[in-house]
Amino acid sequence: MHIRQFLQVYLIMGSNNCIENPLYVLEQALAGGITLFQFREKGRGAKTGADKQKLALQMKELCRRYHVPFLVNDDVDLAIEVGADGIHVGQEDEPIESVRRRCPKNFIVGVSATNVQEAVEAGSAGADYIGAGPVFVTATKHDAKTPIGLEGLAEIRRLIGNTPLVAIGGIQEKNAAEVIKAGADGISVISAISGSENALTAAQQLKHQTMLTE
Ligand SMILES: Cc1ncc(COP(=O)(O)OP(=O)(O)O)c(N)n1
Ligand SMILES: Cc1ncsc1CCOP(=O)(O)O
Ligand SMILES: [Mg+2]
Repeated sequence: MHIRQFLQVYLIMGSNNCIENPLYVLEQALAGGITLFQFREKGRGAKTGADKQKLALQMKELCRRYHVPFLVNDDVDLAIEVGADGIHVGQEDEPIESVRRRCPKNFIVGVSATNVQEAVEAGSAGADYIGAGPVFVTATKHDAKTPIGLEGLAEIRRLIGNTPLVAIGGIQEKNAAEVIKAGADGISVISAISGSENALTAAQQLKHQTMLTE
């Protein structure tokens, strides 16, 4: 499968985002049809060291069972250590050139963009996909930039050619279809799944929305 297809419903999550056990939430989301997962262990009380590595390995094994690629946020060393399928880095993280030098050849490397210029540069630098946003207001990332809106997303789509594109930030069931219409190949969400009462149905409903415009 090509990375573009894996972007359809991309769950990002760490233990801080979950009301319930993160492994339970992840398994529910996998059963509900998420197509890609990013382990993002951040914020107050986030696991570090051996505890973080243990959770990463458990999550990777769960993802393997569902044939869903497992990516790590920011932490390139951890991604290599646990044998992840890839890494996601932002504008303030390790540069893609350096990531490529020390990761396995077939590693998926995703790069964040908060505007057109960053998106074009990430595409030229060889990102496997671009995570563009925030598209809408989000309460999940405290240092998020100003939302780019659907217009900003559509402009990025126009200017990055064929590079796979996933939208992020404030995406929920009610706006997911619009995001796909604006040109994203998929949606990435944190709270819409990990903060929901039922991660399985939340994933199913989001997936359904991404298919409405096909
Ligand atoms: C798919 C995807 N897109 C964007 C981001 C944000 O990355 P970054 O700007 O580095 O912020 P943090 O997530 O590290 O706080 C992402 N993680 N995933
Ligand atoms: C990690 C990240 N990067 C840009 S917005 C965001 C948070 C997305 O979380 P939510 O889906 O809950 O708005
Ligand atoms: Mg980052």
